[in-house]
Amino acid sequence: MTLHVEAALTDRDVEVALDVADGEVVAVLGPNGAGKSTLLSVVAGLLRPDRGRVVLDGRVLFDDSGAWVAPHDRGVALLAQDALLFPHLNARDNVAFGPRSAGRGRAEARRAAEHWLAEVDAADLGDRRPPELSGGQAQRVALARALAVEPTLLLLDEPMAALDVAVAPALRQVLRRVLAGRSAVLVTHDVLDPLLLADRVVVLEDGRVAEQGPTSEVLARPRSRFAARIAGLNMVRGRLHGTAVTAADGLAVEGRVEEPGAPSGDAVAVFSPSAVAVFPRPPGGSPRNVLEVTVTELEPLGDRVRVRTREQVSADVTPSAVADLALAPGQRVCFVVKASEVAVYRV
Ligand SMILES: Nc1ncnc2c1ncn2[C@@H]1O[C@H](COP(=O)(O)OP(=O)(O)OP(=O)(O)O)[C@@H](O)[C@H]1O
Repeated sequence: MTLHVEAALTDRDVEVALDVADGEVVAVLGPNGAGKSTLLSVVAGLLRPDRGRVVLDGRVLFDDSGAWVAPHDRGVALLAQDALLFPHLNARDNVAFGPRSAGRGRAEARRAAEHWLAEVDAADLGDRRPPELSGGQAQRVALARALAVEPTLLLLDEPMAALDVAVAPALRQVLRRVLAGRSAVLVTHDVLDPLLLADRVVVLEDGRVAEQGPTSEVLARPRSRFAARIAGLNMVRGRLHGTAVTAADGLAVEGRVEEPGAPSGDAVAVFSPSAVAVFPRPPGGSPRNVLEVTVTELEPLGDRVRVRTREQVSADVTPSAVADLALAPGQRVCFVVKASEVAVYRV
């Protein structure tokens, strides 16, 4: 499977191009109104561009010579922010609807529905009707419904946006499992989604592609305003032991593990530079994280100064703190952050 999209929509001032390789998950990021939903709608066939070309797996879905494949014939499934389940059907029949429409027999469609419900950890929800499902449960059933049509390409439009922060991690974990090896385009606002779910990031700004590349590169060296803003978070990647993530260079950060699961494995600890306090030497008797780091750069950032370090973690402090601590490149200092301010995710 490969996807190639070029699309210009004059009245929306959107002109974008996107490629998705086989088995690749591409996260599309960008501020409100950047054109993310427009791009998904073009691929799904819900919107016809003024100019362009959409080719999925060698099949032209749209082009300037008049080619047009209807949405239901595209081999594309869209998971929106809201589950949009049929309210009069139970979860199993919602999921079986796609296979039934594709001509499968009742028993076979039911088996497919049971299979996909189990894949999204919703095997026990088959008999429930949508009003009896929580937001997170409904979204998992909607994901099963999208997968049950066995789409060539899965489109996800901010699938976690309408969920409570408390239930989003469970869906993210399911997505991580079902997206592995699949081709998908994931629209999101959330920095964790590309980090945990995507191979590549495309940043849209003002209807144009502002930058794109492998997730780790874009977040490590952001060139667009938007990527810089989200990439401002500290992320320590390493091995999880209990509630601590230890990086290859020995830096260890204790945090709140956001999802249930195995006590060890690869993980990332995420915390904001504004949650970090800077000390000249380790403060005594503190149960908090104390990270010994070497200052490499002091960058003015509005009314704060971002203290960057060789260990790739940053702290935002006031200019007076910079003066009090006489901070300068090359200096060894201690970054202190409460474990409660650090979110730990398995990757
Ligand atoms: N139905 C519509 N009719 C006309 N213009 C629209 C319509 N929907 C969106 N637009 C415009 O198209 C541009 C891209 O919007 P789009 O909804 O694709 O952005 P987005 O990145 O998905 O934003 P958000 O994060 O807010 O969902 C914006 O200028 C927007 O005002």
